[in-house]
Amino acid sequence: MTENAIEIEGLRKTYAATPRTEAKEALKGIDLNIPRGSIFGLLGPNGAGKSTIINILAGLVNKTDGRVNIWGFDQDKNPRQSRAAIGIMPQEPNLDPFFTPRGSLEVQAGLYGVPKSQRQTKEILELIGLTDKAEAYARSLSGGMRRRLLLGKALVHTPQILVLDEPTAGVDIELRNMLWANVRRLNEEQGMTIILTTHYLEEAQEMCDEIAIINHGQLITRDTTANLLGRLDSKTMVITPATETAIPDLPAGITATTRKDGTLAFTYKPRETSAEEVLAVVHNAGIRIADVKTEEADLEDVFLALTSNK
Ligand SMILES: Nc1ncnc2c1ncn2[C@@H]1O[C@H](COP(=O)(O)OP(=O)(O)OP(=O)(O)O)[C@@H](O)[C@H]1O
Repeated sequence: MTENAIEIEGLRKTYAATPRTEAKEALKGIDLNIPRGSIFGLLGPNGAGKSTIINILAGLVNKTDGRVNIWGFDQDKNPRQSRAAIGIMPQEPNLDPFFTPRGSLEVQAGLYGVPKSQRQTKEILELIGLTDKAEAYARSLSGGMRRRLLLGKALVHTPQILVLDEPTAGVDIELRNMLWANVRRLNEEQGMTIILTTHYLEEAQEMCDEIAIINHGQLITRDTTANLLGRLDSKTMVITPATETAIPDLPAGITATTRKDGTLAFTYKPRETSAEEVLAVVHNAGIRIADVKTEEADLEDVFLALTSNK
């Protein structure tokens, strides 16, 4: 049995030309394995191909070429089993306005062939915090409640893999926190593999064990979040001088700029230069320090470094 929740090999997708649009090669041969039990982030700028990958996983878009294996099942040979292993929370709320949350969950469970005795409707309503809205029409639910209901619908067949497509785009902080708390719980308590796409790098940094960066239909990189951040090997020490000061003479390996607020920002590579050496430069120049802080590279820096000029 493979250790991967998802195995993607040589995945290609070309959307056919229409009278109004040219053919579009959205995926140009993607190889990607996603380990079981991970929280995995799929990052990329608009139009990179993230939704295309997710829609192929969901069985909503037909691939042009390549192999997709979901939870050990080849998508082409075992379409039913591979679909059953995955639950998708889509970007757009696609709820029937005349269904209640309980009704929506029951219908969805029916679509997946979950027998009545095995349905988890009550537990799911509780998980998504909609127990007291169970009988309300979907059209009377707030935007946040609808999003939660979408998460619930993705869970009716207790999939091993949960895919969240831009789950927190445009949602408020309270709902975002609730969604993440739920997702973490599903991952920790049930070992559910979580795959998410997000534009918010901070969110990916905070949530994901591993990250794949996609651009123009190609995989740019895939690594643990910690390694990705480590790759930049850059740190900045920001010194607030006690009195206004110019930048002192600097040894090789340290660069500095004066920021608008009068602080001095020293940038160095921690693998080559220690914080102590930076402080010694400041000290030897006779600069008195009122305050000091350090800034680490974040995912945004990595992302820009990898996707610019490509
Ligand atoms: N149904 C379609 N027909 C033709 N072209 C499409 C179709 N769907 C997507 N595309 C094109 O394929 C490319 C990849 O789109 P995709 O939606 O997968 O990107 P994305 O990374 O999910 O972007 P976003 O973050 O904006 O959702 C884009 O150039 C897009 O215009």
